[in-house]
Amino acid sequence: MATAQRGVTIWFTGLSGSGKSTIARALEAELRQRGCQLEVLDGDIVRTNLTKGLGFSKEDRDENIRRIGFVAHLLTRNGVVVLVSAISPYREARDTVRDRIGDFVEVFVDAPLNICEDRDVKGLYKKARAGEIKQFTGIDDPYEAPLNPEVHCHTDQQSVEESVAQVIDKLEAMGYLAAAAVV
Ligand SMILES: Nc1ncnc2c1ncn2[C@@H]1O[C@H](COP(=O)(O)OS(=O)(=O)O)[C@@H](OP(=O)(O)O)[C@H]1O
Ligand SMILES: Nc1ncnc2c1ncn2[C@@H]1O[C@H](COP(=O)(O)OP(=O)(O)O)[C@@H](O)[C@H]1O
Repeated sequence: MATAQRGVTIWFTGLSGSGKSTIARALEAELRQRGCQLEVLDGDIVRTNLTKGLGFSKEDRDENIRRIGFVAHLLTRNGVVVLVSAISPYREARDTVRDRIGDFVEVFVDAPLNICEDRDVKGLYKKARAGEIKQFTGIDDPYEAPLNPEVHCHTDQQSVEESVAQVIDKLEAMGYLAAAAVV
């Protein structure tokens, strides 16, 4: 009989443009190749579906994270590997979902604000600097960095592939993935 896959939530947190979605997508491809059953809950997609209507006040962000955490928990306890990508700027909200889910790997996707701003993938930093968007994380809204994440990726200093390898190594070390066979 095949061994059941252990569920786990891999939670990517970091500033807008730090690389959460990029790393999550690359990790998704790698895990699918290994035959993992997985689900991706990406910030933007979640916000147009599960948490449509919520804004960016602390209260709304916390509610956003609570709902994502709820779904991630359901999936995780049924053996799914869940990739969550959300700024999730408040430590307390992240720690609450960590406690609830249990099988939880926090990945701090870390790049200095000026690098994220230079990347400005969606042009939102420019708008935030111009005052067209309020409560923008890192500009006029807080980001509380994780104190003890399972994985810390410095995306201004390492490639996407290196970040993916770092997460895979941690998943293997924690017993969520069998180490790939060396041929
Ligand atoms: N005020 C403000 N602050 C931060 N981000 C903003 C804001 N307004 C819109 N956006 C866009 O929304 C994406 C962040 O949504 P999240 O659900 O990840 O945010 S949170 O976890 O609830 O804080 C974020 O996506 P990413 O760039 O992928 O992080 C932005 O594109
Ligand atoms: N080492 C790196 N790791 C991750 N992303 C990187 C890296 N170097 C450059 N980038 C780029 O930075 C941008 C990050 O955007 P995205 O993944 O959407 O961030 P987030 O989901 O955190 O908002 C992408 O355009 C990506 O190609």
